[in-house]
Amino acid sequence: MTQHLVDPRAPRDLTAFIAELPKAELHVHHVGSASPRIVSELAARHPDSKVPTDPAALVDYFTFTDFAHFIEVYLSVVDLIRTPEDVRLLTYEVARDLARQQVRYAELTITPFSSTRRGIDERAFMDAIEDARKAAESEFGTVLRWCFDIPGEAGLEAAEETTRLATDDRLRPEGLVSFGLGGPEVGVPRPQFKPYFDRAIAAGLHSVPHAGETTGPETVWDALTHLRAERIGHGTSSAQDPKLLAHLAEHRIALEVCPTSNIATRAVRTLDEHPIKEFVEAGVVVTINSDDPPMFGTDLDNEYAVAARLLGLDERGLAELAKNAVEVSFLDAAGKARIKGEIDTYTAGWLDR
Ligand SMILES: O=C(O)c1cccc(C(=O)CC[C@H]2O[C@@H](n3cnc4c(=O)[nH]cnc43)[C@H](O)[C@@H]2O)c1
Ligand SMILES: [Zn+2]
Repeated sequence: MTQHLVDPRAPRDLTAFIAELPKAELHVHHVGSASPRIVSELAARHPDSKVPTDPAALVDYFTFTDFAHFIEVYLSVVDLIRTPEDVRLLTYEVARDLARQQVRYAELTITPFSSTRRGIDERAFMDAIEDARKAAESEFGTVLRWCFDIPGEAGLEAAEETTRLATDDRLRPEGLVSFGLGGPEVGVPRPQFKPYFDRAIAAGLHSVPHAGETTGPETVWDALTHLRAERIGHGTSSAQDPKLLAHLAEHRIALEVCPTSNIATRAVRTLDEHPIKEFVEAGVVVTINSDDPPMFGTDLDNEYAVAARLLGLDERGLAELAKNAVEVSFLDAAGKARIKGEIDTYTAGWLDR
């Protein structure tokens, strides 16, 4: 919501190109995607909350002093989601915002533990997200898939509950494709989650933990070694370790880069210091994502504009970035071919104007 984070230096013509470019979003959080309108509506329903009811006041509320402050604010918004109908509405509105940006496919990170521990019935929770997923696909043409993440700081109880919800055949939603680990990294060692990731992977889920967002490259190594990560959420500190960069490149383990998020949570000081260019130069597959867009005053289009500036990309370069995301997504082969074809057709048409 911190509007000043929107990059004013994106060239106008690329902004127009990006706006209509078909895209995939691989790293975006469910609650962190609630629009100011939805957040203020929910806050008005719950006067006991400290979340502002005036959307304009959210700009200040969503200005973070550090990562811990971000998580504290994030949890105050989580506290506003109290019924299955809140969950359904939030999910549907998030899909509408994605569709407006020509997002054809999104993997949305959901933290079911946060909802079930706040008293939302687990069956009703699954039905709510699935109902919204199906409505989004038929009404907006946006395909949604879920990543269920463990809120690491909540400990092994949260890990057990998340794993149960993700692997119990009677509960597991049809749209679930992957298993993650989020929240603070400091004091939350990745190896302790190995048994839970082992169970999720055995149940057919892909491994996509956050790592190297707020700690060093050793956390990324831990995510690879112990959690068998197939993609890394953020992975920012990988730039400090050339061997790690070479490993990520060789094994095509993509980084889900979220530049504006890293500035908003103060994980990186300025956009110009963001290591995205080092990743690309090392041959690492980079995808561009928005993380918690309204909280960070951004959206996926703005993240592509930021990437264009930091990487010096033109339309073809942006189309390649968009195709990277499709390629390393967990969509089926036919779906990937369809969206990549759309990207190529759109780009060729734009350049032929
Ligand atoms: O729900 C609870 O009761 C609870 C108790 C203790 C700790 C937690 C969390 O740590 C929740 C964190 C939550 O944050 C999400 N998130 C959103 N954006 C990011 C990000 O950029 N980096 C890491 N985590 C992020 C994540 O999905 C976690 O579930 C909750
Ligand atoms: Zn994230």
